[in-house]
Amino acid sequence: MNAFNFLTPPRGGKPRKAGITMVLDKGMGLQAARDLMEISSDYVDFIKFGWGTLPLHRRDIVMEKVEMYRSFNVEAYPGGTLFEIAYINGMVPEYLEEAGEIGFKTLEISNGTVNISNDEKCRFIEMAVDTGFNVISEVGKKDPALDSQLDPEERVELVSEDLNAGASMVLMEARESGQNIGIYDSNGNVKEDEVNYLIEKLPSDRIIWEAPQKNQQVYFILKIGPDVNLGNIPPEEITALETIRRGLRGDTLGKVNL
Ligand SMILES: C=C(OP(=O)(O)O)C(=O)O
Ligand SMILES: O=S([O-])[O-]
Repeated sequence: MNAFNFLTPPRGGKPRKAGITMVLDKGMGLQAARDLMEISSDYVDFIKFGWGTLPLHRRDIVMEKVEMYRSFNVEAYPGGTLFEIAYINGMVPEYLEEAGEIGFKTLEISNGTVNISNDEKCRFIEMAVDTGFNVISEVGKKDPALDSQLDPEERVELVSEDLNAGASMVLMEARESGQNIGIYDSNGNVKEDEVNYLIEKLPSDRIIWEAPQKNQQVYFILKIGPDVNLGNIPPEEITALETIRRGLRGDTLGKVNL
């Protein structure tokens, strides 16, 4: 039983269909990650090994981490950038094989940095799904100058192409920083007009909003509700985010309904 459990409403448990939290792991050690899961795994659904961090870590430790996360019902997966690196090396089949051998069941397919047309990206989504992976795709560019050329109508179209190709969910790109990209301005503030349009047009249960900063998390929880899907959460913010979802922090106290 949790401490002071009578002071918080419950929230849907895992496996969740809504209120998904995706955390960014940029190289935590096995023990630190296990400690974190012991105290907060109930509040995490996916954990992404960020961008190209994986080839810098011992394979056996990565395998153990994937298994350890899964023992807490948390699915780990490699960042989309690693797929893009495999792509430019002409090694996507090898990438899929290694991912399977390491124990990943979910993959991220993106074209955030490397020039891959959305048609081609969709073929890789299909390929990964056919190979047996759950695919989360990502829409957006990591270079702010390129990303700003994507208007909201185009983003909606790209999301629907990815979903039609078999992606189970689509991430709205905001990188680790959450600044000057997608729906955030250079201070990390939400661009309301764009977000309103996207919220109206997109199937919210299939979207994960990357929201690394607290003000962004609060914004989406107040706007869409505590069951909004949020991603790129820093590991040290897992519990803090859950308090915001539950109205256990001043920003949302008395303002959320679970
Ligand atoms: C989160 C990032 O990359 P990826 O989605 O590839 O992990 C990033 O580069 O900030
Ligand atoms: O590399 S991804 O985040 O597009």
